[in-house]
Amino acid sequence: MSTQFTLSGRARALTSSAIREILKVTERPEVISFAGGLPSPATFPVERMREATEKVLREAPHAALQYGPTEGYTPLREWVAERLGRNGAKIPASRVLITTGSQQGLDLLGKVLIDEGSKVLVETPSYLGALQAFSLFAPKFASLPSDAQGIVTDQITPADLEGARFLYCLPNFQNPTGRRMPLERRKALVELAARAGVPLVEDDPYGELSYGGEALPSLLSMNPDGVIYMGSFSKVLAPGLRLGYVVAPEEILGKMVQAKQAADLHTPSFSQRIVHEAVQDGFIDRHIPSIRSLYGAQCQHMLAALEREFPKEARWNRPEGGMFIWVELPEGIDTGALLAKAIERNVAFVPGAPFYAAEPRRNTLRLSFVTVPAEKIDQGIKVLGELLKAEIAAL
Ligand SMILES: Cc1ncc(COP(=O)(O)O)c(CN[C@@H](CCCC(=O)O)C(=O)O)c1O
Repeated sequence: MSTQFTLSGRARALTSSAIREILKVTERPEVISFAGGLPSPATFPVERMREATEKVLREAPHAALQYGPTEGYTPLREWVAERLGRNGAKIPASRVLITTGSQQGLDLLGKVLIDEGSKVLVETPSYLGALQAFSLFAPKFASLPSDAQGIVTDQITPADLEGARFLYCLPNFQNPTGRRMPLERRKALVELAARAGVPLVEDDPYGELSYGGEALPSLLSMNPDGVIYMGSFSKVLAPGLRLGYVVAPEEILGKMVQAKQAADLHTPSFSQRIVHEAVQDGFIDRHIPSIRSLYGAQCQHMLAALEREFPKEARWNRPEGGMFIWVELPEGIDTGALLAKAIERNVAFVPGAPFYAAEPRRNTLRLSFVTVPAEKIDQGIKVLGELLKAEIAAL
C-alpha cells in the first residue's frame, strides 16, 4: 500500500509566486533578468558584515548561537524604534517585532487579521507577494482605484471602507509601479481610514531609496495607533539576512508574536546580532547614499534604453526611487506569453497579471533596473523592444 498524502483545502488553494518561479529560470548566467527585485550585489556591505560577524562571535558567541525571544533581540528592536522616531514616528520598542524578512510579517498579518471571506482592501496593482501571503487565508480582496500617484483617495467611498479588516498599501516607490503617494493623499488616506476605523498596513521596504534623498512622512508617523508598519533590512543591507520588522499596537503585535511562536519560535539570533552590530555608529546613514546614487543612475540608464528601443505605443513611469519601472502596452498584448519568447532570448521580466487581485491587466509588465549592470540593461531592453514591436505589428 503506497502512502496516501491528503492535502488540506488550504494547501490545494496554494499558488506559486510568479517572481520565485521566474527566478528559477534566471539562475542561468546567460539570462539578463529584470525580474526579481534583487538588490544590486554591489551594494552588499561585505566587509562591514564580516567585521560584525567576527565581533559578535568574539564577544557574545553563545547568545548569538542560542534560542532567543520571539519578539526579537531587544537592542535591535530599540534601534528600529529609535530610527523610526528620527523619521517622525514616535513608537516604543515594545511595538516592534523582528521578523524573518518582512515577507514573514505579511504571513503573520494574514494569520492574525484574515478570516475566510474577510474584506481586504488593496491598491491596483499591488505587491504579488502580499496577495499570495494573504490569499492563504481566503480573503475577499477589494481593489481600490489607483493612478500614477497611488490610491485615488477622493474616489474612496464609505462603502469601500465598510467592514474592511485592513487596507494594504505601499506609499513609497510602490511595488510593482514605482509610484510614490504625495503628502496630501497620505493625509487624506490616514484621515479616511481613521474615520472608518479601518487599520492601514503600510509596507515600506523601499522608503529609504529615494534618489533625491528627501522623504515624505510615513502613514505610521501620522497615526501610530491606526497603522501597522512593515520595514526590511533587505534593500539597505542584504536580502539574504532575511531580516525585517513589523510595528503595531501592542494588542495586535502580541497576537503576531503568538503566531510567530508557532511558525519559527523566533528570527535567527545570529542574523539579528550581526545586523545590530553592523548598523552601529550611523553606518546605515553613511551606506544608503551610495545605494541611492547607484540605483538612480541605473534607473536613468534604463529609461534612456526604453526611449531608444521600445515601441512608441509603450508607456512607462519615471520613478523617483525604489527598484521598479512599470510598463503599459497596447490592449491585446499578453505579457505572460511575451515572457516565454523573451526567456528563449535569455531575457526575463515579471508579467503584470499576478500583481492584480482582480481583473488583471495582462498588457503590463514590471522591470527591475537595479540588479544587472548598465551594458546588460542595454542588451536586454533591446531584445524586449524587438519582441514588443513584433507583437504590436501582429495585433
Ligand atoms: C513590497 C514588498 N514587501 C515585502 C517584500 C519582502 O521583502 P523581505 O522579505 O523583507 O526581503 C518585498 C520584496 N519583493 C521583491 C523581492 C522578491 C524576491 C523573491 O521573491 O525572490 C520583489 O518584488 O521582487 C516587497 O517588494
